[in-house]
Amino acid sequence: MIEFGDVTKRFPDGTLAVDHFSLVIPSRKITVLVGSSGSGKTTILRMINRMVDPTSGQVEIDGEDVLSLKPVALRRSIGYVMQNSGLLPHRKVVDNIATVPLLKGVKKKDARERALELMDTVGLERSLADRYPSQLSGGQQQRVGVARGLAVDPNILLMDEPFGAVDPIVRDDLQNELLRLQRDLDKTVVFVTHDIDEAFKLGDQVVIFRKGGIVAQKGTPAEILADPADEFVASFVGADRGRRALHVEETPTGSVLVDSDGRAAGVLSGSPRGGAGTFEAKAATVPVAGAPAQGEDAS
Ligand SMILES: Nc1ncnc2c1ncn2[C@@H]1O[C@H](COP(=O)(O)OP(=O)(O)OP(=O)(O)O)[C@@H](O)[C@H]1O
Repeated sequence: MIEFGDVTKRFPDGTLAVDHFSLVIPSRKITVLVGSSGSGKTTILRMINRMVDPTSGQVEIDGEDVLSLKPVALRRSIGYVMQNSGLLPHRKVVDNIATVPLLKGVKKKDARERALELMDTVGLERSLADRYPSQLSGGQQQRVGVARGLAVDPNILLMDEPFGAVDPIVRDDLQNELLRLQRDLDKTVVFVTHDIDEAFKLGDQVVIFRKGGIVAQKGTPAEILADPADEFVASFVGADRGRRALHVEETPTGSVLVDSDGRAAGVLSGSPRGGAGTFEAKAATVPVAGAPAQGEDAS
Protein backbone atom coordinates (compact mmCIF):
# COMPACT_ATOMS: atom_id res chain seq x y z
CA MET A 1 0.00 0.00 0.00
CA ILE A 2 1.19 3.53 -0.79
CA GLU A 3 -0.08 6.31 1.42
CA PHE A 4 0.12 10.07 0.94
CA GLY A 5 -0.44 11.89 4.23
CA ASP A 6 -1.12 15.62 3.94
CA VAL A 7 1.56 16.06 1.29
CA THR A 8 2.50 19.50 -0.03
CA LYS A 9 5.08 20.26 -2.70
CA ARG A 10 6.33 23.74 -3.36
CA PHE A 11 9.11 24.00 -5.94
CA PRO A 12 12.08 26.32 -5.28
CA ASP A 13 10.64 28.94 -7.67
CA GLY A 14 7.57 29.17 -5.42
CA THR A 15 5.16 27.07 -7.54
CA LEU A 16 2.73 25.21 -5.34
CA ALA A 17 2.29 21.95 -7.28
CA VAL A 18 0.58 19.79 -4.64
CA ASP A 19 -1.38 21.22 -1.72
CA HIS A 20 -2.24 19.07 1.33
CA PHE A 21 -2.85 15.89 -0.63
CA SER A 22 -3.85 12.64 1.08
CA LEU A 23 -4.61 9.33 -0.59
CA VAL A 24 -4.37 5.61 0.05
CA ILE A 25 -3.26 3.63 -3.01
CA PRO A 26 -4.14 -0.02 -2.46
CA SER A 27 -1.73 -2.78 -3.41
CA ARG A 28 -2.27 -4.88 -6.51
CA LYS A 29 -4.87 -2.50 -7.96
CA ILE A 30 -4.75 0.18 -10.65
CA THR A 31 -5.16 3.71 -9.30
CA VAL A 32 -5.59 6.39 -11.96
CA LEU A 33 -4.91 10.09 -11.39
CA VAL A 34 -6.83 12.14 -13.95
CA GLY A 35 -7.33 15.85 -14.42
CA SER A 36 -6.32 18.93 -16.29
CA SER A 37 -2.80 19.97 -17.07
CA GLY A 38 -0.82 21.38 -14.18
CA SER A 39 -2.97 19.80 -11.46
CA GLY A 40 0.08 18.10 -9.92
CA LYS A 41 -0.42 14.50 -11.11
CA THR A 42 3.12 13.98 -12.34
CA THR A 43 4.56 15.57 -9.21
CA ILE A 44 2.50 13.19 -7.05
CA LEU A 45 3.66 10.20 -9.09
CA ARG A 46 7.31 11.24 -8.80
CA MET A 47 7.11 11.58 -5.05
CA ILE A 48 6.57 7.80 -4.86
CA ASN A 49 10.03 7.01 -6.25
CA ARG A 50 11.72 10.15 -4.92
CA MET A 51 12.29 11.84 -8.25
CA VAL A 52 10.64 14.65 -6.27
CA ASP A 53 10.58 14.96 -2.46
CA PRO A 54 7.65 16.53 -0.61
CA THR A 55 8.02 19.89 1.08
CA SER A 56 5.86 18.63 3.94
CA GLY A 57 3.78 15.57 4.77
CA GLN A 58 4.71 11.91 4.25
CA VAL A 59 4.72 9.42 1.44
CA GLU A 60 4.83 5.87 2.78
CA ILE A 61 5.24 2.54 1.04
CA ASP A 62 4.00 -0.31 3.21
CA GLY A 63 4.28 1.93 6.26
CA GLU A 64 7.82 3.10 5.52
CA ASP A 65 8.51 6.78 4.83
CA VAL A 66 10.14 6.97 1.39
CA LEU A 67 12.52 9.64 2.71
CA SER A 68 14.16 6.90 4.76
CA LEU A 69 14.90 4.95 1.55
CA LYS A 70 17.83 5.66 -0.78
CA PRO A 71 16.57 7.36 -3.96
CA VAL A 72 18.66 5.35 -6.41
CA ALA A 73 17.74 2.00 -4.86
CA LEU A 74 14.09 3.05 -4.69
CA ARG A 75 14.04 4.10 -8.34
CA ARG A 76 15.58 0.83 -9.39
CA SER A 77 12.97 -1.15 -7.50
CA ILE A 78 9.95 0.67 -8.90
CA GLY A 79 8.95 0.50 -12.57
CA TYR A 80 8.51 3.82 -14.35
CA VAL A 81 6.88 4.18 -17.75
CA MET A 82 6.52 7.57 -19.36
CA GLN A 83 5.00 9.19 -22.41
CA ASN A 84 7.04 8.72 -25.59
CA SER A 85 8.46 5.66 -23.87
CA GLY A 86 11.69 7.46 -22.81
CA LEU A 87 13.82 4.90 -24.64
CA LEU A 88 17.52 5.47 -25.22
CA PRO A 89 17.71 6.03 -29.01
CA HIS A 90 21.21 4.61 -29.49
CA ARG A 91 20.47 1.34 -27.68
CA LYS A 92 18.77 -1.67 -29.17
CA VAL A 93 15.33 -2.68 -27.90
CA VAL A 94 16.69 -5.58 -25.88
CA ASP A 95 19.33 -3.38 -24.24
CA ASN A 96 16.79 -0.70 -23.45
CA ILE A 97 14.66 -3.26 -21.64
CA ALA A 98 17.67 -4.63 -19.77
CA THR A 99 19.03 -1.21 -18.71
CA VAL A 100 18.13 -1.30 -15.03
CA PRO A 101 18.89 -5.01 -14.41
CA LEU A 102 22.35 -4.41 -15.93
CA LEU A 103 22.84 -1.39 -13.66
CA LYS A 104 21.90 -3.64 -10.76
CA GLY A 105 24.61 -6.11 -11.72
CA VAL A 106 22.61 -8.84 -13.47
CA LYS A 107 24.85 -10.76 -15.93
CA LYS A 108 24.48 -9.61 -19.54
CA LYS A 109 23.31 -13.00 -20.81
CA ASP A 110 20.68 -13.34 -18.06
CA ALA A 111 19.49 -9.77 -18.52
CA ARG A 112 19.09 -10.36 -22.26
CA GLU A 113 17.17 -13.59 -21.76
CA ARG A 114 14.85 -11.89 -19.27
CA ALA A 115 14.38 -8.97 -21.68
CA LEU A 116 13.34 -11.40 -24.43
CA GLU A 117 10.83 -13.01 -22.06
CA LEU A 118 9.45 -9.58 -21.25
CA MET A 119 9.03 -8.90 -24.96
CA ASP A 120 6.76 -11.97 -25.03
CA THR A 121 4.93 -10.66 -21.97
CA VAL A 122 4.09 -7.31 -23.56
CA GLY A 123 3.26 -8.77 -26.96
CA LEU A 124 6.38 -7.85 -28.94
CA GLU A 125 7.94 -10.19 -31.49
CA ARG A 126 11.41 -11.27 -30.39
CA SER A 127 12.60 -10.48 -33.92
CA LEU A 128 12.43 -6.78 -32.95
CA ALA A 129 15.01 -7.23 -30.20
CA ASP A 130 17.98 -5.94 -32.19
CA ARG A 131 16.23 -2.93 -33.71
CA TYR A 132 16.70 0.61 -32.48
CA PRO A 133 13.70 2.49 -31.04
CA SER A 134 13.36 4.71 -34.15
CA GLN A 135 12.77 1.55 -36.19
CA LEU A 136 9.59 0.74 -34.22
CA SER A 137 6.05 2.11 -34.40
CA GLY A 138 4.82 4.36 -31.58
CA GLY A 139 2.76 1.54 -30.11
CA GLN A 140 5.72 -0.86 -30.22
CA GLN A 141 7.90 1.73 -28.53
CA GLN A 142 5.35 2.06 -25.74
CA ARG A 143 5.37 -1.72 -25.29
CA VAL A 144 9.14 -1.60 -24.97
CA GLY A 145 8.66 1.13 -22.35
CA VAL A 146 6.28 -1.12 -20.40
CA ALA A 147 8.70 -4.08 -20.71
CA ARG A 148 11.48 -1.87 -19.38
CA GLY A 149 9.28 -0.80 -16.48
CA LEU A 150 8.67 -4.45 -15.65
CA ALA A 151 12.30 -5.53 -16.03
CA VAL A 152 13.18 -5.30 -12.37
CA ASP A 153 10.03 -7.24 -11.45
CA PRO A 154 8.77 -4.31 -9.37
CA ASN A 155 5.83 -4.47 -7.00
CA ILE A 156 4.96 -0.93 -8.04
CA LEU A 157 4.61 0.36 -11.59
CA LEU A 158 4.31 4.12 -12.15
CA MET A 159 2.88 5.10 -15.54
CA ASP A 160 2.86 8.75 -16.61
CA GLU A 161 0.59 9.17 -19.64
CA PRO A 162 2.20 6.12 -21.20
CA PHE A 163 -0.32 5.85 -24.04
CA GLY A 164 -0.79 9.57 -24.68
CA ALA A 165 1.16 9.73 -27.92
CA VAL A 166 -0.40 6.86 -29.89
CA ASP A 167 -3.48 6.74 -32.07
CA PRO A 168 -6.82 5.65 -30.54
CA ILE A 169 -6.79 2.10 -31.93
CA VAL A 170 -3.27 1.33 -30.75
CA ARG A 171 -4.12 3.01 -27.49
CA ASP A 172 -7.10 0.73 -27.01
CA ASP A 173 -4.85 -2.30 -27.63
CA LEU A 174 -2.27 -1.06 -25.13
CA GLN A 175 -4.97 -0.46 -22.52
CA ASN A 176 -6.36 -3.98 -22.98
CA GLU A 177 -2.84 -5.33 -22.77
CA LEU A 178 -2.25 -3.48 -19.50
CA LEU A 179 -5.45 -4.92 -18.02
CA ARG A 180 -4.35 -8.39 -19.07
CA LEU A 181 -0.88 -7.84 -17.63
CA GLN A 182 -2.37 -6.59 -14.40
CA ARG A 183 -4.52 -9.72 -14.10
CA ASP A 184 -1.42 -11.90 -14.64
CA LEU A 185 1.24 -9.93 -12.76
CA ASP A 186 -0.76 -8.32 -9.95
CA LYS A 187 1.26 -5.11 -9.64
CA THR A 188 0.34 -1.94 -7.80
CA VAL A 189 -0.11 0.46 -10.71
CA VAL A 190 -0.35 4.24 -10.43
CA PHE A 191 -1.36 5.68 -13.78
CA VAL A 192 -1.57 9.34 -14.83
CA THR A 193 -3.75 10.47 -17.74
CA HIS A 194 -5.76 13.43 -19.08
CA ASP A 195 -8.33 11.09 -20.56
CA ILE A 196 -11.33 10.30 -18.39
CA ASP A 197 -12.38 7.34 -20.56
CA GLU A 198 -8.93 5.81 -20.16
CA ALA A 199 -9.19 6.45 -16.40
CA PHE A 200 -12.53 4.67 -16.15
CA LYS A 201 -11.43 1.78 -18.32
CA LEU A 202 -8.25 1.08 -16.37
CA GLY A 203 -8.84 2.28 -12.84
CA ASP A 204 -9.95 0.24 -9.87
CA GLN A 205 -9.70 3.59 -8.12
CA VAL A 206 -9.94 6.90 -9.98
CA VAL A 207 -8.88 10.24 -8.50
CA ILE A 208 -10.18 13.31 -10.36
CA PHE A 209 -8.27 16.56 -9.87
CA ARG A 210 -9.62 19.99 -10.49
CA LYS A 211 -7.37 22.95 -11.31
CA GLY A 212 -4.96 23.78 -8.53
CA GLY A 213 -4.48 20.14 -7.62
CA ILE A 214 -7.56 19.82 -5.44
CA VAL A 215 -9.15 16.35 -5.44
CA ALA A 216 -12.65 16.76 -6.86
CA GLN A 217 -13.67 13.12 -6.29
CA LYS A 218 -12.20 9.69 -5.80
CA GLY A 219 -13.83 6.31 -6.02
CA THR A 220 -14.45 3.43 -8.33
CA PRO A 221 -15.47 4.37 -11.90
CA ALA A 222 -19.00 3.18 -11.27
CA GLU A 223 -19.31 5.16 -8.04
CA ILE A 224 -18.15 8.34 -9.74
CA LEU A 225 -20.37 7.82 -12.77
CA ALA A 226 -23.39 6.98 -10.67
CA ASP A 227 -22.94 9.87 -8.28
CA PRO A 228 -20.68 12.71 -9.45
CA ALA A 229 -19.67 14.83 -6.43
CA ASP A 230 -20.43 18.17 -8.06
CA GLU A 231 -20.91 20.10 -11.30
CA PHE A 232 -17.21 20.00 -12.12
CA VAL A 233 -17.06 16.21 -11.94
CA ALA A 234 -20.36 15.86 -13.77
CA SER A 235 -19.11 17.92 -16.69
CA PHE A 236 -15.67 16.29 -16.62
CA VAL A 237 -17.07 12.77 -16.78
CA GLY A 238 -19.71 13.88 -19.24
CA ALA A 239 -22.55 12.68 -17.08
CA ASP A 240 -24.64 15.54 -18.42
CA ARG A 241 -24.20 14.36 -21.99
CA GLY A 242 -26.92 12.06 -23.22
CA ARG A 243 -24.57 9.29 -24.11
CA ARG A 244 -20.96 9.06 -23.08
CA ALA A 245 -18.24 6.54 -23.70
CA LEU A 246 -18.90 4.83 -20.41
CA HIS A 247 -22.12 5.01 -18.46
CA VAL A 248 -24.08 3.00 -15.92
CA GLU A 249 -27.05 1.00 -17.17
CA GLU A 250 -29.60 -0.72 -14.99
CA THR A 251 -30.31 -4.30 -16.06
CA PRO A 252 -32.54 -6.93 -14.44
CA THR A 253 -29.43 -8.43 -12.84
CA GLY A 254 -28.01 -5.16 -11.48
CA SER A 255 -26.02 -2.10 -12.51
CA VAL A 256 -23.56 -2.53 -15.34
CA LEU A 257 -20.91 -0.18 -16.66
CA VAL A 258 -21.40 0.00 -20.42
CA ASP A 259 -19.23 1.49 -23.15
CA SER A 260 -20.41 3.43 -26.18
CA ASP A 261 -20.81 0.24 -28.23
CA GLY A 262 -23.14 -1.23 -25.63
CA ARG A 263 -20.54 -3.63 -24.31
CA ALA A 264 -20.31 -4.24 -20.60
CA ALA A 265 -17.08 -2.81 -19.24
CA GLY A 266 -17.75 -3.79 -15.66
CA VAL A 267 -20.35 -4.74 -13.10
CA LEU A 268 -21.42 -2.58 -10.21
CA SER A 269 -22.46 -4.68 -7.24
CA GLY A 270 -24.21 -3.14 -4.25
CA SER A 271 -25.93 0.20 -4.21
CA PRO A 272 -24.29 2.84 -6.40
CA ARG A 273 -25.83 5.79 -4.53
CA GLY A 274 -24.97 4.36 -1.14
CA GLY A 275 -21.33 4.38 -2.10
CA ALA A 276 -20.99 0.73 -1.19
CA GLY A 277 -20.74 -0.38 -4.78
CA THR A 278 -17.79 -2.36 -5.97
CA PHE A 279 -16.55 -2.15 -9.51
CA GLU A 280 -15.70 -5.61 -10.72
CA ALA A 281 -14.69 -7.35 -13.91
CA LYS A 282 -13.10 -4.57 -15.92
CA ALA A 283 -13.14 -5.06 -19.66
CA ALA A 284 -15.61 -7.90 -19.51
CA THR A 285 -17.29 -8.80 -22.77
CA VAL A 286 -20.79 -9.62 -21.57
CA PRO A 287 -23.39 -8.31 -24.01
CA VAL A 288 -25.85 -5.96 -22.33
CA ALA A 289 -29.45 -5.11 -23.13
CA GLY A 290 -29.41 -6.98 -26.39
CA ALA A 291 -26.34 -5.19 -27.74
CA PRO A 292 -23.95 -7.55 -29.49
CA ALA A 293 -20.54 -8.03 -27.94
CA GLN A 294 -17.88 -7.01 -30.39
CA GLY A 295 -14.45 -8.42 -30.86
CA GLU A 296 -12.79 -7.02 -27.77
CA ASP A 297 -9.79 -8.97 -26.67
CA ALA A 298 -10.58 -10.27 -23.22
CA SER A 299 -7.77 -12.78 -23.18
N1 LIG B 1 10.61 21.36 -11.36
C1 LIG B 1 9.61 22.24 -11.29
N2 LIG B 1 9.83 23.52 -10.92
C2 LIG B 1 8.81 24.41 -10.83
N3 LIG B 1 7.53 24.13 -11.08
C3 LIG B 1 7.25 22.87 -11.46
C4 LIG B 1 8.26 21.87 -11.59
N4 LIG B 1 7.67 20.71 -12.00
C5 LIG B 1 6.36 20.99 -12.12
N5 LIG B 1 6.09 22.28 -11.80
C6 LIG B 1 4.79 22.97 -11.77
O1 LIG B 1 3.97 22.29 -10.83
C7 LIG B 1 2.62 22.24 -11.31
C8 LIG B 1 2.17 20.80 -11.38
O2 LIG B 1 2.90 20.14 -12.42
P1 LIG B 1 2.68 18.60 -12.79
O3 LIG B 1 3.60 18.30 -13.91
O4 LIG B 1 2.77 17.79 -11.56
O5 LIG B 1 1.17 18.63 -13.28
P2 LIG B 1 0.38 17.55 -14.13
O6 LIG B 1 -0.99 17.49 -13.55
O7 LIG B 1 1.15 16.30 -14.20
O8 LIG B 1 0.36 18.28 -15.53
P3 LIG B 1 0.38 17.61 -17.00
O9 LIG B 1 -0.88 16.84 -17.10
O10 LIG B 1 0.44 18.80 -17.90
O11 LIG B 1 1.61 16.74 -17.08
C9 LIG B 1 2.61 22.97 -12.63
O12 LIG B 1 2.21 24.31 -12.40
C10 LIG B 1 4.05 22.89 -13.09
O13 LIG B 1 4.37 23.97 -13.92
